[in-house]
This record gives sequence, structure tokens and C-alpha cells, in this order.
Amino acid sequence: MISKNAKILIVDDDTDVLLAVKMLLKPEVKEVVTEKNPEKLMSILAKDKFDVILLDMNYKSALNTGNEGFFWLKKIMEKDKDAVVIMITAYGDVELAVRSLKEGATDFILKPWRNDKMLATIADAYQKSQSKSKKNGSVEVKESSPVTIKDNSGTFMDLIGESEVMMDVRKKIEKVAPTDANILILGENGTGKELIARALHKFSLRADKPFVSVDLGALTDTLFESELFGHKKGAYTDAKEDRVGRFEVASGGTLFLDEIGNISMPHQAKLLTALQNRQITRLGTNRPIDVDIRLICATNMPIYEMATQNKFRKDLIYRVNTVEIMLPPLRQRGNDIVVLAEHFAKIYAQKYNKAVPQFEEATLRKLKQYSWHGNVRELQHAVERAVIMAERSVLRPDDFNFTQFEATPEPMGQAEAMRLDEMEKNTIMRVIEKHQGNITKAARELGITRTALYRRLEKHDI
Ligand SMILES: Nc1ncnc2c1ncn2[C@@H]1O[C@H](COP(=O)(O)OP(=O)(O)OP(=O)(O)O)[C@@H](O)[C@H]1O
Repeated sequence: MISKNAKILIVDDDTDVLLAVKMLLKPEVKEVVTEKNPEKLMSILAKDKFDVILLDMNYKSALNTGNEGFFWLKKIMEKDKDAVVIMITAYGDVELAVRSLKEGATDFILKPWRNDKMLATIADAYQKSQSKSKKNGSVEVKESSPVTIKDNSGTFMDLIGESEVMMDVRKKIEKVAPTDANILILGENGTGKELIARALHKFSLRADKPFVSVDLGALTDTLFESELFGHKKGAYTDAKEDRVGRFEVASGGTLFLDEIGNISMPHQAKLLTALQNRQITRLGTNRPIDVDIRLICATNMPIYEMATQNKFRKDLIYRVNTVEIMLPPLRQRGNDIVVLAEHFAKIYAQKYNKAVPQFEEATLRKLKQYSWHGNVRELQHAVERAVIMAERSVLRPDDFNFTQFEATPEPMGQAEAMRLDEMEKNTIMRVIEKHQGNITKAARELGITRTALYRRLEKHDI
């Protein structure tokens, strides 16, 4: 839904496009003005104000470089720095589209578009124009909406959070996604590392190529090489067929190596060689194959500390950390806990056909004080449980039962680390016992992945 009050201007020299968009928008909004000639743009804007302007990037009169679109975008922004402009491009050129965002456009749409995506994009832009005008009228509005990143097909991917750190992450993603820079994402389990890796891919120039994710922590010694580099039939006893490795599958796209801090020194050496040469050799062959991948790595391990103890190769770190994105634990993100809880409440209310619940003040305090060792994943599951179980439309503190960990007030000092470790071990044992050894259920309750739980079992010698 856009708004029956919305006024939209469309500038495109293709009359078919103007007609199609007008037909689409007319039943949804108050007014749609179309203009074929961009030269008339400034005089239209001098007379009238629009909530959203749809501006074509390429005009037949110019070469197809998008430069004319940029020229008019600049003019609009000079006239009104709060103007909400959506760029339209027919050439699927995400690079131009990304550049337009840097130059002030709010969003972009690629031709041909799907009508529902077009409406969703305009609705989103209309919301932005409303908050901008409220802000200018000095009405208090929240600074940030979710980081909404869109891929070529218009799929939305929300990174929720208003904390300064999430704003920085948003800026970094916008800046580095369209480059081929190697990215290292650091953060505890459940902080959103994979979500960010996917966002980087979706917003990159490789978005229409594969995103291949490999959980290195889950690979056994024997599987490591064959999984990453592939093998030839008969290369080893279990190699019954030829197999293409993940590097090759990801070629042209993005390879996401999760849990990179968990691999052995020999595997680190093999990975480094592949990354340095941008070549892999399938097991059982001696023919190197070129691979063209954008690399994103993630870990919850303190790899810099590990490097000083010679447990992780420094040269591998330097190879993968061209840009580093650090995700702090949820307990250090202040009000993001509330924003995320409300976001998940909406999602799960919809999923389970319930009214969207409100949170009592005391509940929000409880959520903010809790330590969230499983981070966003744990919060997500806790809200899901609460939405399913709650008997009222207002969630009370009792709807959140933190049996695993005691609520831990901030700040968490270093001196508490030992106690925390002990607490973690006890909690894990209690939850596993509760689920009679079922690791999948235990991991779900703890808000971590099975692999992460296995690693903790190993760490605590359970
Ligand atoms: N900022 C966020 N906004 C919305 N959802 C989020 C956010 N961060 C994480 N999530 C959600 O939390 C869950 C865990 O996120 P994700 O799997 O990306 O974490 P991770 O750090 O990769 O975890 P692990 O280290 O265990 O692999 C996912 O369902 C994800 O969609």
C-alpha cells in the first residue's frame, strides 16, 4: 500500500513506460504526473512538490551511459536535498544504480520490473519522504528504518537495528558490496554474520551469480579438500563420482566461508594457496582450474589472538580481511533489542495468525537486561515462543522464561569471563539433559547452530 495522499512524478522518454506506470499507480495514489522531456523537470518542480520522483537513467537523446539520469538527479537534489528519487534503468546495470544511491537517489528499479515489486519500492520510498518531511517540521522521528537492501529481483532483506554500530554496518555494506574486496565478518554466534554476507552478495555486481556458503567448522578432515576443491572419481575410497568443489560452484559469484577460525593449520595452508593463486586443483587430478570468486569469511573465534599464539596464520588473515565488519554482541546494541523484538513479534504474529502483540514496559526492561548469548538468533526464538504461547495481546515478563541463563546486567566485565564460562557449561548440560541428548532441540533452545553446540561440547569437554 502506498498512500491515497501520495503525489508521484515519473520522468521517462518512453511513453509506453509512462503509460504503464500511470495505469499501475493511479488506483493507489492521489496524483500521478508523467513527463516525457527531462528538460521540463525543473519547471515542473518549481510549481509543484512530489512525494516520490521516478527518474529514468537513460534517455534516447543521450548515449546509454546513464549520465543524463545523473545530471537530472543532481539538479533535483540541488533544488531539494530531501527529494525522494527512485532511478529506473533498463540496462540491468547495477553499478550505475549503486552509484545513483551514492549521489542521493533513495532507491532504484531495474526494467523490466514486476508490478508488485515496483509498488513495494514506491511504498517504501513514500514512507521515507514522510519521515523526512516530519523531521523537517521538527517532529521527533526515529532516524533509522531497517537497512533495506534489494537484489535484482527486488527481494528485500532487512538488517534491523538503529544502534550506531548497525548504522555503520549499513554504510559499510553500501560502500563495499559493489566492490570485489575480500570481507571478514567477526562476531559471536547469532549476531547476523551470514545475513550480512548474503546482503553483501545481493547488493554486489555478482548478485545474479551463485552465493555459496560453506560451514568450514562442520567439515571433517577428510571432507575439507574434496568439499572445497572437488575430486575426481576414485581419488579416494569414497570418491564414487567426479565432484565439483564449492570454489568452482561459486565461480563468478560469492564464496562465503563461515567459521574460518575453526580450521586446522594444514587446511589453512591449503586455503591460502587457493586464495593466493585464485586456482584450485580437484583431488586426484593435477590440472589447476582458475576460479573467479568474491570471498567473504566469518568467524566467532578471536583469530587475531589466535595468530599471536600461532594457532592461525597471519598471512591468511591478511588475505581475507581487506575489509572487516565487526558485529558486536546483541547485549551491547542497546535499544536494538527492543526494535528486533518488535520486528520478530510482527513476523511471528503474522506466521501464526495472531494479533501483533505489544510489550509491557517491564518485559522490555527484562529483554534489555538479559545477556543474549545466542544473540539475535536466541531473541528471535524467544519471541517466536512468546508469540505462540502468550495468552494475552500484551507480552508480560513471564512470557519470556530464561531458564538457560540468568539475566545479566551490563556491563559484562572481563573478570566475569571465568564464571560465564562455567555458567555456559552448566547451561549446555542442563539443556541437553532436558532434551534427552537431542542436539538439534538443545541447539534450538540455546539459540545456536548444531555445529556451534558441538564446538562448545568439545570446548567444555562434555
Ligand atoms: N540485524 C538483524 N536483523 C534481522 N534479523 C537478524 C539480524 N541479525 C541476525 N538476524 C537473524 O538472526 C538469525 C541468526 O543470524 P545469522 O545466521 O546471520 O547469524 P550468524 O552470526 O551467522 O550465526 P552463526 O555464527 O551461529 O552462524 C537469522 O535468522 C537472521 O535472519
